[in-house]
Amino acid sequence: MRSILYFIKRIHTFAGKTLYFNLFGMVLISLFEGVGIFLLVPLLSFSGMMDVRLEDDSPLSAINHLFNGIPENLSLSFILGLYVILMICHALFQRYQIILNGKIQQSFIRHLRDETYKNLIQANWGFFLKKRKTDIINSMTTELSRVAGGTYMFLQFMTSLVFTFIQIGLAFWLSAKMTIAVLLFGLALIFFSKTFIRKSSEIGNQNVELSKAYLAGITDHFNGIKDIKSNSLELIHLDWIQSLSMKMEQNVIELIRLNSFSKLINKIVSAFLIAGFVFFSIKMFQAQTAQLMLVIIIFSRIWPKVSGIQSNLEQLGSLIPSFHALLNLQNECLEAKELSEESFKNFESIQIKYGLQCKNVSFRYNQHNSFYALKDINVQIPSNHMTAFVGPSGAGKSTLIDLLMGLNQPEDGEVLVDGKRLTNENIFSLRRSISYVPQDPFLFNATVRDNLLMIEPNASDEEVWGALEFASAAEFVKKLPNGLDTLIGDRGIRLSGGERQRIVLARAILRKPSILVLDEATSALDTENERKIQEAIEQLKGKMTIIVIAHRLSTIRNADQVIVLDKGRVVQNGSFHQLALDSNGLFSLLLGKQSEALLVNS
Ligand SMILES: Nc1ncnc2c1ncn2[C@@H]1O[C@H](COP(=O)(O)OP(=O)(O)OP(=O)(O)O)[C@@H](O)[C@H]1O
Repeated sequence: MRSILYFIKRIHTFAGKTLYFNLFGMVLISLFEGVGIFLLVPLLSFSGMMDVRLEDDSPLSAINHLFNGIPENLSLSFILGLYVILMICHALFQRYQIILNGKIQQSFIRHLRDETYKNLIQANWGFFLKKRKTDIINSMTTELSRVAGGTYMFLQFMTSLVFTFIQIGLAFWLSAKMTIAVLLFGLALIFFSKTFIRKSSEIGNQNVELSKAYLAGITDHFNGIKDIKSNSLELIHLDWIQSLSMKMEQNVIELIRLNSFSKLINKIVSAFLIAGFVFFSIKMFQAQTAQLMLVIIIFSRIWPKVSGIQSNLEQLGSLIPSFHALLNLQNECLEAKELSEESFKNFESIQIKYGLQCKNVSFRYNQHNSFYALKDINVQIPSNHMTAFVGPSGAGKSTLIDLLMGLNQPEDGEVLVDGKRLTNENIFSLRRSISYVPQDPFLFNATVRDNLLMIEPNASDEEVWGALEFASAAEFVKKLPNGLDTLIGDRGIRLSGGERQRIVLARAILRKPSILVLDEATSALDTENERKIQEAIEQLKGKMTIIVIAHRLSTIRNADQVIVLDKGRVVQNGSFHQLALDSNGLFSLLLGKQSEALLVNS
């Protein structure tokens, strides 16, 4: 229940004034409907269909008196005309209210979507390292649409609630005793419904977990479809989906069972209620026919709404976990927030004069684990030179680059940019000055041109082609069906690995960065293209700071400095030739292995 109240509070904070407008509309609609029912008495009385005898002090006789001044031959038409006008007003207001509800629902969802996305995009890299990507996608899609459903449910719940209160008020006016009797039954039902709401919320929690597992699994499977096919793992994955689907099905059926059971109880209780109510009204309260008829009509209209309220509350209960999933995600993002939106815009790139430096840097991915990905790192990366990081897999090369780019912060020691400690103050200026080309280059499902301009929107066609030439990509881009305007598919899937790497390299160069970081950026290229790119990168020496991670050691032959990492520590540092001559060092061991491999393969 507390969660539902929190949800209501959030909608209230967001919609505020509009919500009260909406509430006012609901009151009017309920009043029109209520007054419409009251018109039944004079209608029946004037039409002669029913002999309506009323006591003078009863509220109904006051309504009847209103029509006394009207000539008898006109009164029927007058009442019917009034009824039509009331119903038209009712219908008009109802339409207005439906639109308003839609607006509140949609803008609340837009607000949640934008806010969550903004918080996500402003979270630091550490947050994304900890979080499963598919959990984020699940929150932004499935959970968000469940919250949209919940908002609609909430507005319906409000409508039913207002309607019920107004109708109860009218019934109270007609007969306080009869109304109190009905309300006592109603209260007992509301108390009883608490268990249902709690149970629904539990099922909702399971729903969130199941849809996270589903999305994560499906994404993994289709990302790895080549592995599945080539290793004939279809059956294992089919078993997985079947068992998860079964759980999802059972979960939903359990919710349906729960909702329908509470509806069943409601129906049975209502039958008893109506029978008991009519019995007591006639036997104990000596109700007048007209009064009894109206109270029955009113309550027969309220009752579905009351069970609607209960079912809304149950459904809200089952949707609240989705709302919580979104809020938790937002809170986690806020805890991991790097900088505000304004600050993001205000950073200018910097020109590195002297270089970057790591001073006694240590880093762990998990503070509860004794394993250090990097330990006591001391390195100097001079500006406008080429520095290469090498080492066996898992040595800590990518982790070190992430620290240099300010994506992760050292646990001990410091990263310096031109002698100044890397902090929130200069981290974004540094990143603006960097172009990073990762191992697995990312391209958007857009044209080649759009993918390039994303990083430098004002670049001219000449600059774009210049960057493509640099990355040895111009030739194949010209041959694409629409040249620069060719769509390259989801994640650049319509291009080969090497072609994708070359486009991403061109994109990096287009930015004219002060620091170019190449993390295994040419690993997918053939020897010919790799040689061309190496020559091009050679020409950049002296113009920008180049940091390279390379497995193929032949590619860093001309680096000014080679830093060898092993098990999170720097084990060697020097020029390629110096290190190659140190026959006891790890570098010559790695070099030897690669030469052997080359000989074996040739
Ligand atoms: N997100 C992470 N969470 C926990 N541990 C990590 C994470 N990323 C890397 N590690 C661990 O940190 C160590 C250094 O990893 P890193 O990716 O920096 O190595 P690398 O030298 O770049 O390896 P490779 O050449 O295979 O890319 C490894 O032991 C790795 O398992």
